[in-house]
Amino acid sequence: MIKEQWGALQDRLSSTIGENNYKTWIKPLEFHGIEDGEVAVFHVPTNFIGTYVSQNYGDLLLSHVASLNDQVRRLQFRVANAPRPDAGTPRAAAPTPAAQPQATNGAATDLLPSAPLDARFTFESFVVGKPNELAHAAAKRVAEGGQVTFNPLFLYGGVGLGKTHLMHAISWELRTRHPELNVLYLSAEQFMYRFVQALRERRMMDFKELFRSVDVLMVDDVQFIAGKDSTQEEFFHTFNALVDQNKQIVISADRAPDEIKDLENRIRSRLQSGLVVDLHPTDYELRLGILQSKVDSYRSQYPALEVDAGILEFLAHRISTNVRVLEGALTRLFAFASLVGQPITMELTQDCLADVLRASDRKISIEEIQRKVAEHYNIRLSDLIGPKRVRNFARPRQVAMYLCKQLTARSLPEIGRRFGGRDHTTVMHGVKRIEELRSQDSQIADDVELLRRALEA
Ligand SMILES: Nc1ncnc2c1ncn2[C@@H]1O[C@H](COP(=O)(O)OP(=O)(O)OP(=O)(O)O)[C@@H](O)[C@H]1O
Repeated sequence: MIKEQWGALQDRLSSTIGENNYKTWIKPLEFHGIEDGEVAVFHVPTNFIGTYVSQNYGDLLLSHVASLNDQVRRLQFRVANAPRPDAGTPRAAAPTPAAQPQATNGAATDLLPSAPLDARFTFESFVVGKPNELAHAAAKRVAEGGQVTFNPLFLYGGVGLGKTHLMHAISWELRTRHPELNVLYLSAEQFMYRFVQALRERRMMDFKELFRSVDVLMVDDVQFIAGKDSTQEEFFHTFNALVDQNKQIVISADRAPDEIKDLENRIRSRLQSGLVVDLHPTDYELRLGILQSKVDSYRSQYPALEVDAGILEFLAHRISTNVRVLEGALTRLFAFASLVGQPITMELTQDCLADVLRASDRKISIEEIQRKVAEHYNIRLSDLIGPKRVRNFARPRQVAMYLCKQLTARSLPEIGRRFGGRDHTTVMHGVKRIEELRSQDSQIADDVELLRRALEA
């Protein structure tokens, strides 16, 4: 490609991306030449412009340039007079996958590509229930873009409860609604890796400039940086610089900020300064909803397979709170049934998922539940189990029965026997009552959730 062709190409780009974008981003580029037979090199006034163009127009530019010269595989944006980034390195060591233009586009940009997003992790595929409705609403709010109301949004929750799913969903939605925004999603581990890389290559200025130029920064699994002093320090500065510019930050972790050990206090308090929301362990209804939505998504893949509501209910009851395990079980069940060419019956389900069912058999005992509940309500164990029917004992007793039904595989008659020889209908009534109260009385809902967590911890 020669310089005149670049002029003509610029004109074409101007009509594709609009005059303003063209003036801001494409006009400042100066075509420098083709290097190594396949790299189209452009000079840019600042690294920031190089990064932005690479992230937002990289593919477009590459396809136009390649239409003029089909040898071109990559683009590189270099600040004029800056040394070649790979000067002195053997050719074979240079990254080349043409399918990942962002990662190979430029001198400084290799410090900043957003981590890949999973196409399945969207808001449409996220099932909302009581345990995650607040986190979902906050994520939706951030995904609308617009004015920053809480900064940062801090999402936390146990393993496999949908943190990453929500982060990706925010990122997808922002990219669709606001393609002009520079949205960067990465894990805390990747943040550290890029920081260390910048230090090693003496490119800290690039690193700082790049991270401070994003509009939305999303860092997954932030607990990873605990105890890593210089990474924390850099993260703190990045965080402050972005908040000062009123740029949105979204953070996820496996626990609340004040439960992350070895995290500097100033970072902890920064993380707490916006909106902190947690994803609670899934409840039965949410698990069932997720299973149903999964089954729907399997329709096209396995048109011949039907699954009874009873089997989904069984799985929602028996498999742990971790959605990943739940999804894995269903995937295995469908694959197995389709391979052996049999309908999905209860027998087949128990057979095929024997190990998962055994592993998630909660080892919580009735005694343990009774002890914890009595402690929680500050009553004596003998009163919890005993015959007195006063409200102060009766309600905690029902909570305990409910938890026994939910968290153990014990039958109603057996639970009745362990509660002072009560009839199974009394247990059933207690369980039903708590089920009702959970949606009407937030105190009971909180008590149950707290106890469940304490028991499952
Ligand atoms: N509410 C939900 N609706 C649909 N799918 C969900 C939901 N919650 C979790 N999942 C699915 O469960 C799996 C695990 O979720 P995800 O990876 O987001 O968990 P995580 O909280 O980030 O866990 P980890 O701490 O292990 O990183 C994913 O396949 C995700 O799509």
